[in-house]
Amino acid sequence: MTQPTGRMPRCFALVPCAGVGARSGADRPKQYVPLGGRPMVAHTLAALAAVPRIEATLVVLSDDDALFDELLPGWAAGAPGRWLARCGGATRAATVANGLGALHAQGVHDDDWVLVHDAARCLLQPEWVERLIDACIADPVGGLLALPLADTLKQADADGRVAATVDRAGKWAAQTPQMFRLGALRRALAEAGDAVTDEASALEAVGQAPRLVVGDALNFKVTYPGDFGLAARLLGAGPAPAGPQENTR
Ligand SMILES: Nc1ccn([C@@H]2O[C@H](COP(=O)(O)OP(=O)(O)OP(=O)(O)O)[C@@H](O)[C@H]2O)c(=O)n1
Ligand SMILES: C[C@](O)(CO)[C@H](O)COP(=O)(O)O
Repeated sequence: MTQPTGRMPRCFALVPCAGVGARSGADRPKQYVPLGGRPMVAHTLAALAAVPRIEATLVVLSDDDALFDELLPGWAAGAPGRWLARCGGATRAATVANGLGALHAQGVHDDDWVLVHDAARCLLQPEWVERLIDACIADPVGGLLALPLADTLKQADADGRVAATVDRAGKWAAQTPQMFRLGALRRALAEAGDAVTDEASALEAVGQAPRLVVGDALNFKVTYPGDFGLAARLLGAGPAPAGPQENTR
């Protein structure tokens, strides 16, 4: 656990933006597909920029990325607290681990909070981020936005038939942002390795229990071809209604 240092820990965002979007069927990495007249990642960054408690946002690109600068020209120079690092890895976990190193090099302290948010969750609303920060800022571990499962959960067999129905009680679908202390997250990812699919899994692997904070169904990750149309329609519809979803489970 991080020891108190006497200074107020600050909040930073880290946006992994180095994926190829293989499942999306798009003609470019999905974070650059235009939605409502702007590349997907521009929506994501605008939501994070509207959270006053986030002091700076680091976007982590792959080293051969040419699209970010083309589609968001001058983004990093456009306002204070906008950082770019071209140190994406082969997996999301590697991208995040490399980005944490870049944050450390920027002077972010081990006890500062880092909110890791997928570039591909472009429907993010600032109030959901505020809710996460409120719930985690005094927490010894940190936590993540997530939603209790609403659907019945099936285990598939190799033929695409139902092998079993899995008990959904107590099961949540993890979203982002996921908010942990820089030092603790770096150590956890170093120990857990590249196979973990989210930051909370790395903390769990070292024996911690991240806090679950109710997210929002609209905070979905654009993953498959049909997700683009849904995201575009929702972005065109304006901001989502404020307030947490009621968790009745
Ligand atoms: N090596 C990687 C893989 C993913 N990501 C980022 O992690 C987020 C969530 O990952 P995912 O939805 O899986 O994106 P992709 O890996 O691009 O998609 P796919 O798995 O379909 O290839 C995305 O913002 C993606 O850009 C990343 O920065 N570095
Ligand atoms: C981090 C994440 O978005 C939480 O649901 C998810 O685990 C990313 O998984 P992916 O396989 O990289 O899309």
